[in-house]
Amino acid sequence: MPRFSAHLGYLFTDRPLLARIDAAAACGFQAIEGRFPDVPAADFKHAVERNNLKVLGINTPQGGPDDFGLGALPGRERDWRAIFAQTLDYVTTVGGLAIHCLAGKVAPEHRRAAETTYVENLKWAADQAAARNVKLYLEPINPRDMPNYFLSELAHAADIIGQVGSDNVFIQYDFYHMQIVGGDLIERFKKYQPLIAHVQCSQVPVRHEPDGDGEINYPFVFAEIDRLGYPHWIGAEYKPRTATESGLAWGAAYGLHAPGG
Ligand SMILES: O=C(O)[C@@H](O)C(=O)CO
Ligand SMILES: [Mg+2]
Repeated sequence: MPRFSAHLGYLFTDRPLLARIDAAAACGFQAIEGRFPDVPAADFKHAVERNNLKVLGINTPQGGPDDFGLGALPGRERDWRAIFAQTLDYVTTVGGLAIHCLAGKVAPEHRRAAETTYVENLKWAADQAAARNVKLYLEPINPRDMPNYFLSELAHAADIIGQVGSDNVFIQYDFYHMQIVGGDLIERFKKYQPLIAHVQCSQVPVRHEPDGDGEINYPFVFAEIDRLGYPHWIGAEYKPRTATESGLAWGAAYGLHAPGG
């Protein structure tokens, strides 16, 4: 049976972060994930515990306003280590499972250097994280939404993981990005399944609820990955059409509902 986690960077965004945690639990989510939190870790942990939720992945901070992560940025290695250490401390304090290592945006002429930087940064980070029982996730992000983002291809993510050579680095397979960059969602999922430790969902072309209004047949996708033995969570990472609570019909079969429903 598919299990869903609420991505707090996308859902319940009409309220502050700690109230989003309460709202996710009230709607039947049993886990949360998201961007680097803007609240102290102790407060986050308290909100999670009072709601009996699991914490899955948290992103490394984005860096400066023009960055989308620092993981692959040549010359920013010290900054990367600092934000990674900060994220690892936060994740371990709140009992989280993983860190999504944002790669950052890289101009075409710097991609070769960026590859080396990303691999070396991840080698260092994978050791740090493994020592504290935290996994690392890499997520290919489509270049239509995020031009110049270093990691947009699934095969590239798998290749980077091979170069890092750690058994603590995995793919975060977001069906939204995967549909835009290549489609063939289930065959590619099967091919890379041993490396996939988390998936995320939203509709295409508009990134809204994973319901019937779009290119992806989610009831089929959810049933199929379940049939294939995918044992991990599915992150609900979409932009609700209106209030998050009034758009949960897609999740009724999986225990999601409006508060009190
Ligand atoms: O799909 C996405 O954009 C994300 O999963 C993410 O973590 C970047 O914020
Ligand atoms: Mg995603």
